[in-house]
Amino acid sequence: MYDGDIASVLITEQQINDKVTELAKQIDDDYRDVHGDLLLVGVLKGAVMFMTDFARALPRPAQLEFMAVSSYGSSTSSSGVVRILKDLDRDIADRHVVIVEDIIDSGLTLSWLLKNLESRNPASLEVCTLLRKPDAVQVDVPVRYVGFDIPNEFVVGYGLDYAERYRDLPYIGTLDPKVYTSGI
Ligand SMILES: O=P(O)(O)OC[C@H]1O[C@H](OP(=O)(O)OP(=O)(O)O)[C@H](O)[C@@H]1O
Ligand code: HPA
Ligand SMILES: [Mg+2]
Repeated sequence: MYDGDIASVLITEQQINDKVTELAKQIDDDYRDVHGDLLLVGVLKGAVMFMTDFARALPRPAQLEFMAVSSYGSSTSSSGVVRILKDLDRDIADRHVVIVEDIIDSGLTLSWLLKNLESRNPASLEVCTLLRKPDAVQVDVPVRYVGFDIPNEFVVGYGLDYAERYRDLPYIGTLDPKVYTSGI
């Protein structure tokens, strides 16, 4: 699949599975005093694989909501402008909300999203991200749950795309630079 496009595998399918289970257990434990269903807000499209695996690994009931925002388009760097492509279908007031993200890179998407969701008055709001890059640590965004801190390289797979491709890979890898330069 995608012969020659992947330069290296950064995180294997097994490592992802183990981390998803670990994060789900940790969140289940941290929310033990919270009654009622958690509300997971997945950020489309990148978080879709993580969201569905995470929800199934979570030993307690959770409801799934999705938001679509985009700041990258077909580029490997953030435009800095976050657009809502699809908003939540429901009110999140008084709900215990966990934002489920695939990656925090510049942190721009998340810092915008946190402000946006906080203004809707949830009972609590936390972030669970599978991946985090070094730049994100500079931005003042409180992220309670992080799967992997990764180097500052553009990664694809397990939901993450380059120009809408590679989301369907079961692992996370880096792209061969020829992919950026040759065009698709
Ligand atoms: O921390 P940041 O620099 O803001 O980057 C992180 C965001 O960028 C990606 O989304 P993208 O805009 O590519 O949309 P997609 O999920 O549909 O691919 C990714 O899925 C995160 O949501
Ligand atoms: O490294 C990345 N890969 C794919 N999408 C992304 N969005 C922000 N950073 C990345
Ligand atoms: Mg993308």
